Amino acid sequence: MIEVKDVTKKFGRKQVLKGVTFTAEKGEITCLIGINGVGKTTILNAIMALTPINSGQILIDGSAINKKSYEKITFIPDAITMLPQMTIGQSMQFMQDFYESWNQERATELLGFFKLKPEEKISSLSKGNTAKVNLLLGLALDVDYLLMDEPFSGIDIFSREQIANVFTSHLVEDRGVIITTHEINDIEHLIDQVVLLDDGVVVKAFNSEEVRENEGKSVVDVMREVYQQ
Ligand SMILES: Nc1ncnc2c1ncn2[C@@H]1O[C@H](COP(=O)(O)OP(=O)(O)OP(=O)(O)O)[C@@H](O)[C@H]1O
Repeated sequence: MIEVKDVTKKFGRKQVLKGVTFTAEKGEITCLIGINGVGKTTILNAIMALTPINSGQILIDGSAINKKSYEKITFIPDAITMLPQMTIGQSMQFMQDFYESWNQERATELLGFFKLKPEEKISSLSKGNTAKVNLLLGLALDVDYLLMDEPFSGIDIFSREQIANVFTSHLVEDRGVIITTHEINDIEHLIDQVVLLDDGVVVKAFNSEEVRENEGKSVVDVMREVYQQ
């Protein structure tokens, strides 16, 4: 389990996180939702200890992030980090050389799943295919937790559908996933836990299935109640 406890973060004089608390379980997809600039990426960076926090605590399976936890968690940023002149195949090779947790079998399966060609250059990929390669490089690692920053942002409907399908496949398996988004519409059915952020805090956290069953409300219904009051 990932536990984010009362985390605060300031950039200069700007207080971005004012005491953020939520948990994300293994085997579930947790979605951080909030408008641009609310601090979603900052939270993912804080979980990875890529940015220092001012106060609060973040635990991964009960421990503060350390060398060992980097073997069980990966961060898939919203832009690809591979060099543009590399091919998809070379990017995969780079990851294999660099990470012990690289799972070549899963990587090959993901290549087929996303219908990507290893000889294609990163620089010549469409936005949708770039997002898929980015996801492939993260999902092919044998880690327990995957953090994904806006995996659906700015890409066409068909790529979005294909990416959505990977979440319900065995390729994600029983891992814990945290994704960020500011638009929920076509991924609502994938999400287990929803964390709504506003003005530096969690304004509501809920299980989407429970709210649907008990209150007959969709995630968008709840978002309307929270954000438009
Ligand atoms: N390194 C930094 N230095 C100064 N300010 C920063 C830095 N990183 C983020 N911020 C500010 O912190 C706030 C939150 O940024 P963050 O990227 O976490 O938001 P977000 O919710 O992920 O937004 P988006 O949906 O646009 O990606 C923004 O106002 C941003 O300008």
